[in-house]
Parts: sequence; C-alpha cells; structure tokens
Amino acid sequence: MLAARGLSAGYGAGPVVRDLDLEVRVGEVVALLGPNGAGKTTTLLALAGALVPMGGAVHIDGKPSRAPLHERARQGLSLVPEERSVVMSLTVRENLRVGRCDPDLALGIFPELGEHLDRRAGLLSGGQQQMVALARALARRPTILLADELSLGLAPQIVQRLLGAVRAAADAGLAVVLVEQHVRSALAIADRVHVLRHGTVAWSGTAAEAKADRDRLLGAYLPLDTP
Ligand SMILES: Nc1ncnc2c1ncn2[C@@H]1O[C@H](COP(=O)(O)OP(=O)(O)OP(=O)(O)O)[C@@H](O)[C@H]1O
Repeated sequence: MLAARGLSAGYGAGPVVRDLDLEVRVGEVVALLGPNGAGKTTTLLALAGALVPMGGAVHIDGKPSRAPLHERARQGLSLVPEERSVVMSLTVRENLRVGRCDPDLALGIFPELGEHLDRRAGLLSGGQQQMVALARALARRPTILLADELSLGLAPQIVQRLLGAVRAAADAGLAVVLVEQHVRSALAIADRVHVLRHGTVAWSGTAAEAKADRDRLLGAYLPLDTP
C-alpha cells in the first residue's frame, strides 16, 4: 500500500533520515518509535509527500510516487500533523466541514464531540481538539493515515480513546503509520514496529516481539519513554 525504499529525507543541509525501508499494508498499524530528534516526523513528512526524498523513493500501491501532499491527499492519504491541525477560531462543526470530511461520520467516531458542535475549537480541551483533528482525518475516508504524536500532552484515558479509534479504523481496512513517544500505548495497537535512532532504523519487529523485548528496547533506544 505505502512503502519507503531506501528513503533519505531532510531539510536542505542534507538528509536527517537515511536509507529507510518500511511498508504498511491495508488493515495494519505500523508504529515508528524513537527518542526526540530520531527522525520520526521527518519520515512521516516524506511518506506524506510534504518533503521531497533526497534519495530512494516512496511507493504507493507498488509504484514510486513523487506526488506532493495535496495530491496524495486527493488519492486517499490523510496526515494528522504533530501540531494540532484544528482551526481554533472556528467551531467544531465548522472544523468538521473543512475539506472532504463527512461530519456525520466524524461524530460516529467520537460521539462526545456532538455536545460541542457550536463551541469554538480554541475553547476545547487538548484531548477534544485532538479528537476533532483525528475525526476529521478519518472522516475523509482515507486509505492511508499518517499520524504524528496523537498522544502528546494528553491524559492516558484520552490517548486510549484516540488510539482505539485508530485501531478500529485499521481493522476496517485503513493502513496506518503512527509516530509515538508513548511506547506502551503504541505497542497496544500496533502490528509492527520500527525504532528509529539517529535517522536510521535501529530495530524492527512485530508488536508482540517489541512487547516481549520491551525492557531491552527501552534501555537501548527509548530512554525518554514515559509510561
Ligand atoms: N524544519 C526543519 N529544519 C531543519 N531541521 C529540522 C527541521 N525539522 C526537524 N529538523 C531536524 O531533523 C532531525 C529529526 O527531527 P524529527 O522532528 O524528524 O525527529 P523526531 O524523531 O520526530 O523527534 P521529536 O519527537 O522531537 O519530534 C532533528 O535533528 C531536527 O532538529
């Protein structure tokens, strides 16, 4: 579905991620873990088409693609960036109408947003804002979801709710690449895991293997892990 083949990407001064190979298939959640600065966001942006590869390629449905983000978005890719992508001055209802989002579908994913439809997004809690961002991304009926640090700064219950919605969408046929610092939560919903360190893949395996090896993984690669 979506794959990186020998992918290198960065910001002008040279690649910050190098020679990455990874792929995500229909119905699968692939977690990208790693400490701050490891290159997780950079990888996600390159997969999304927001950064042009400096080497290698991104393949979509088996073919190399150089399409930019807006074109990939039309082809069914949804990106939830690290900075919450809700428009604070718009109401929840207005936020859900942006783009090709189906508001009823969005409310089906997070019914609790229903009572806040006419509130400005800026007045919502961080967790509710993230629900709006994720609901909007999922309610475009994408085939690929790329999500960056959904859990950032949020309470465990909300994180579970958000990641549960991601898992349910994958079970319904979505391909997901999830960047997370919250290792335990990511492993709870992921099928496969890549750990990035200094811009390269330091460890790859199934989520079950990562759970079995969690303490060693945390010690070796993920010293900044919280719960
Ligand atoms: N816009 C940018 N311009 C130049 N360098 C950048 C830019 N964004 C990130 N970098 C650098 O690229 C490297 C990888 O950053 P990236 O954000 O991909 O890491 P990350 O694993 O997502 O970390 P974090 O969890 O802190 O977001 C870092 O050294 C960072 O300083």
